Amino acid sequence: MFSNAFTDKALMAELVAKMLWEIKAVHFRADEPYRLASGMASPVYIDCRKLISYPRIRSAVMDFAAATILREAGFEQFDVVAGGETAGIPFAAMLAERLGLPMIYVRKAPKGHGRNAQIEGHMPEGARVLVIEDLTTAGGSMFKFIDAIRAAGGVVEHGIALFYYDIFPEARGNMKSKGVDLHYIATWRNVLAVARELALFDEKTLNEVEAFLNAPLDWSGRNGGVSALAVQ
Ligand SMILES: O=P(O)(O)OC[C@H]1O[C@H](OP(=O)(O)OP(=O)(O)O)[C@H](O)[C@@H]1O
Ligand SMILES: O=C(O)c1cc(=O)[nH]c(=O)[nH]1
Repeated sequence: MFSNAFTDKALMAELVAKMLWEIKAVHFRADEPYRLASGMASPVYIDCRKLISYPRIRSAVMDFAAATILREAGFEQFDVVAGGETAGIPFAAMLAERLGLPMIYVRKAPKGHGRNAQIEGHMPEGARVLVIEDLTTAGGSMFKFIDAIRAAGGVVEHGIALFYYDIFPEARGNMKSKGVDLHYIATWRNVLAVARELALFDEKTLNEVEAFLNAPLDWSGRNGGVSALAVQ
């Protein structure tokens, strides 16, 4: 079960940002941009998948996720925890364990053979489902998982991303308009604050990262990625 110590929100954000740096999950590559799930080109990439390989870190992060959800959504609001393929799946397993709830996972698309299922595991009709992702950038992936759960009869009013880019002002609004509250532990603001405090990026790199985060679609368009997000 979860820890009953409810760590302060700002401290959880700072600690997760420090963990991401400690395990070298924060990447910068402006000359050969990363391609993101949304089709954007980006000079930065955060690999939250690495969290699962560090037992002390993953345990603390899952305590933080449980505390965030219990504090912001409530203690008795969910029947099932759902992980999004692939990176959300291990975190869903750990969070479901923490909260004493059943777990399911959602494929990006129906499997294509066998039962052709998109949702794996048992989801009772009308179940209140908490969706968890390792990371949310523009929100398209979270939306796809939520749409699939709703189409299969589940009720989704909350999603949690361990890390949220928080660079598209409209992303949280989009979620809200679809009836979903997006919860998260840390954002780029926290990661950059740690970088500054511990001098982990030189000044030039910091400026470039900030230029991207302040105008991501312009940066993307100039570097071979999409310059507008698909309508969600
Ligand atoms: O908010 P978005 O703009 O949709 O981007 C975030 C998505 O990108 C990553 O998944 P990815 O598609 O790389 O697949 P994976 O989980 O299988 O690694 C991440 O796990 C989110 O699902
Ligand atoms: O938007 C994405 O696809 C994305 C960004 C990022 O920093 N890390 C990741 O795993 N995916």
